[in-house]
Amino acid sequence: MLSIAKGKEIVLFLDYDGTLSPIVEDPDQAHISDAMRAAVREVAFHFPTAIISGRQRNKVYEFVKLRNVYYAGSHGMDISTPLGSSNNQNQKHQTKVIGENGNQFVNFLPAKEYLSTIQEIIEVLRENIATIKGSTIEDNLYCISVHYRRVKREEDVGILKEIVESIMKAYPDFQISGGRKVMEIRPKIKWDKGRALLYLLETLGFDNFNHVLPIYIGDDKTDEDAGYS
Ligand SMILES: O=P(O)(O)OC[C@H]1O[C@H](O[C@H]2O[C@H](CO)[C@@H](O)[C@H](O)[C@H]2O)[C@H](O)[C@@H](O)[C@@H]1O
Repeated sequence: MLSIAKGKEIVLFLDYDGTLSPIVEDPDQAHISDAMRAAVREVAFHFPTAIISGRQRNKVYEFVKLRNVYYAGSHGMDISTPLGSSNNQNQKHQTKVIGENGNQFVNFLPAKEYLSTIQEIIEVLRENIATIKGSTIEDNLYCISVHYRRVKREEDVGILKEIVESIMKAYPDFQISGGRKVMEIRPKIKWDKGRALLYLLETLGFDNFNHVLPIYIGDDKTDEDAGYS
């Protein structure tokens, strides 16, 4: 490992759930510990560090609350980088935004056109899975999580999956993937955590692989996309 890193700048990519926070029953309670936050803060002082999560980007920031880290939410479909740090600005899907403190950012939103359909799907899912006790839907902005960790009856998990799969037949532009007791629904676009990793490397000027060693740490199915990038 050390020999691979020799003479190279390490850029670190981290997943959130199950990597920086423990897996818990209630997704809203997946807090990062103070020790883990301190470790990430410290590591980010030494190496450029980004968190790429399936959750809404803002939610991840609310948990982590570190300013020296880059954030990508919705499985990489919502990436924010400071204006000026960017090497590939004025690309398709980029929007300039001004943050609370007047700082400017470039947000990359490749699934923006799906926002209203995603809201429609959430409504349809909510109506149809209300009877499955323990199931919940998490609005991840550019994607949706249907959780079944708290569904106690095993047969209900099967019924839930059938209902979701049947509803999603009406939305051929969307795909369902699996995760840790969750069904992840997202637009069928050529974008995933791996492409988000490459976008961040390029945008932040770390795309010369002779000099850069990206490291990705994750625990779930969607994290594997980063391995193929
Ligand atoms: O990419 P990640 O940051 O790993 O996000 C993937 C999904 O993680 C969350 O769900 C998982 O963690 C929950 C809290 O521990 C757990 O209750 C759930 O069963 C797990 O699937 C998050 O809630 C999802 O929105 C993310 O897509």
